[in-house]
Amino acid sequence: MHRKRLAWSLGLCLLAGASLWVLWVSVQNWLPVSYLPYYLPCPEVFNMKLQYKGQKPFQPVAQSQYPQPKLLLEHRPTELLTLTPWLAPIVSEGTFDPELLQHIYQPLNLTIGVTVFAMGKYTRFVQRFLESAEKFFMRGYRVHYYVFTHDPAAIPRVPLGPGRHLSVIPTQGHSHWEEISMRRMEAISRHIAGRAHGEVDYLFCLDVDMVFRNPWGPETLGDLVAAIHPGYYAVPRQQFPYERRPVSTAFVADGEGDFYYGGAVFGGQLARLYEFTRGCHMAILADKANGIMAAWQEESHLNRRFISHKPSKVLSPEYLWDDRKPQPPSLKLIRFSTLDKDGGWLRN
Ligand SMILES: CC(=O)N[C@H]1[C@@H](OP(=O)(O)OP(=O)(O)OC[C@H]2O[C@@H](n3ccc(=O)[nH]c3=O)[C@H](O)[C@@H]2O)O[C@H](CO)[C@H](O)[C@@H]1O
Ligand SMILES: [Mn+2]
Repeated sequence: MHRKRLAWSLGLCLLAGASLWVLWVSVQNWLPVSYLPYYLPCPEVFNMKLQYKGQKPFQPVAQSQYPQPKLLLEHRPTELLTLTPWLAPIVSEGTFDPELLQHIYQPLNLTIGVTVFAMGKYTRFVQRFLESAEKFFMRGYRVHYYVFTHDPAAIPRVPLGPGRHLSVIPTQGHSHWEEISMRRMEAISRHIAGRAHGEVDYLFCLDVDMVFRNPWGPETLGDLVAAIHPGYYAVPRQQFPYERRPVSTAFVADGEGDFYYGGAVFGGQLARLYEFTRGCHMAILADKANGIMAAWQEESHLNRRFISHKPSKVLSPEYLWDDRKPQPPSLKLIRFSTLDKDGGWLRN
């Protein structure tokens, strides 16, 4: 009698277990998949970790709505804001003492890296970019230029000052300029993990169709550095050309955003920049899996990310200007500027 009851209970337990398992499997099949699918083009990036044993940086994420910070001061529009609401300095002429910074940074023996992409017809910009950088970019510091190109033979041999190096990084070309521009996030993050983190202390990622016109020094160094886009420093955030379609991972709502940053200039300390470029690349991949390209390609993703991962230093449009615009009285100097290029011819 006793055994019979035991057998019954065991049987019931087994039955209950089996039905729970069946229920679990069917619920799993029925739930929508919300993570990144494994079949994305370069799955190994998901496993890449930077060999860096630093502390995880504190990263405040603003959830609340707050007023837009204005670069031009309301009652003195020829003067620029010097501090963001999250206490990051906004760098412009007059906000720093170059001599003092020189005394502080020179003994640190830093090496500053620069990534610059010259794909297709954009190889024609390299000479002017490098010559002007040799004149104005981080004068007196060790500098390592990394020129990414599909055509190493097209990179001119520009004479470099002492302590300054150039490496040509052979890179796969793409047929569309949007793809070339966007793929920079992937290439930079891979390059940091694979090489640059062992060679340089800070890295700047710059457009090649630009020229240095005035000194760019250690005042620009920081953990995570963004530059305000020359086209949008005086407009309300609702007019920023953010990606506005919620299906994109670069989506920004109307009431969000601080400054509109340019994709042509960003930089920082290597571990932070690695997380940053990798994050942008992941978001680009997620969009790709959903068949969508953000309004301004990687610039849209960069702007989305800078909202939740605030830059620790912001460069005024002195560091990212556009030659097609007249110099406004609020900018004392133009340090780095876009050349007036024939976009149609270049991109086709
Ligand atoms: C001033 C500024 O913030 N510029 C951004 C803007 O337009 P831009 O008009 O400045 O984009 P662009 O044509 O300069 O392309 C960005 C960069 O990608 C590289 N490249 C591009 C095409 C090509 O065929 N070969 C090549 O090498 C090159 O380094 C170039 O400087 O929007 C782009 C994305 O749409 C990027 O975010 C740029 O950084
Ligand atoms: Mn450009």
